[in-house]
Amino acid sequence: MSQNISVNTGRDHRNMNLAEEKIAIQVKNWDLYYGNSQALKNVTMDIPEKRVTAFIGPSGCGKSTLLRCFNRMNDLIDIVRVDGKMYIHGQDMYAKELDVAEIRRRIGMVFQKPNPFPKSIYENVAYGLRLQGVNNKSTLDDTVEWALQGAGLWKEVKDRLNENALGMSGGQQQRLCIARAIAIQPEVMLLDEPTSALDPISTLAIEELIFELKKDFTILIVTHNMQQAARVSDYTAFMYMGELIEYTDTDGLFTNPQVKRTEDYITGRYG
Ligand SMILES: Nc1ncnc2c1ncn2[C@@H]1O[C@H](COP(=O)(O)OP(=O)(O)OP(=O)(O)O)[C@@H](O)[C@H]1O
Repeated sequence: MSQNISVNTGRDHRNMNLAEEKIAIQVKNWDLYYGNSQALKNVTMDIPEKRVTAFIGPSGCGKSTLLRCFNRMNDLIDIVRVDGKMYIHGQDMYAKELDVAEIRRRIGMVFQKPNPFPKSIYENVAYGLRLQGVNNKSTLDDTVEWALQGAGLWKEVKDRLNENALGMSGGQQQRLCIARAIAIQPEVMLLDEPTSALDPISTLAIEELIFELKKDFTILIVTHNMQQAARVSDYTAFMYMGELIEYTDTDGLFTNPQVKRTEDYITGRYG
């Protein structure tokens, strides 16, 4: 394979080996159809615990569709039909008896566009806890502070917790959405192009945050930005037309892709 690849993987991802990882999520022969149109084709992969796994590929290849399968967001679309298996720590995520709300509690999601509620900063973070019936003020206070610290936002907002979240900058709003997601301590965080609406400085703050968060959470990120995938992820999955083409450690994928299609994509020959 040619080595004419200019993506700098930045961080030290060396010595990453999927075979040595503890696996959080297993995907087996996964298909997804929107009506008659197949958007995911026979996807099989193991997603490691407390690592960052990035999904890259050209527009329409199925990255967001796959991400949404991990917390059953696609259940909300009538025409969706799925086939195959997905397990979280060995538990069948699509079993009939499974409580979908519980899966969504364990697998949190942050979207492309920051979507804070039109409530105070404090109430945004406390929201998930209140839904779970937590009303004790000191528990709420402690958790809100912990989550805002975790999202790298505490210092900026500690004196304005009662102000409306919609008055924050876009980058702050996205970190607030991350704080809201981590407040209920999910096992897995799904990030769907979390920085595409942000300026470079806010993007950097979120990337630094992702690096910190993987100490506690398993993180899956969809990104259009290959440099970002290279910077933040430990493992990268390249998708093309609904298929998982190549999936390996991030350094390996960007410096020594094994499939020509991957190489063409990361060297900018198409996509
Ligand atoms: N709600 C839907 N109904 C019907 N088809 C859909 C729906 N959502 C996505 N698709 C189709 O599924 C395919 C995969 O789309 P998806 O959004 O998952 O791709 P993507 O790789 O995330 O793209 P992008 O990078 O542009 O966000 C596309 O052909 C898209 O048109």
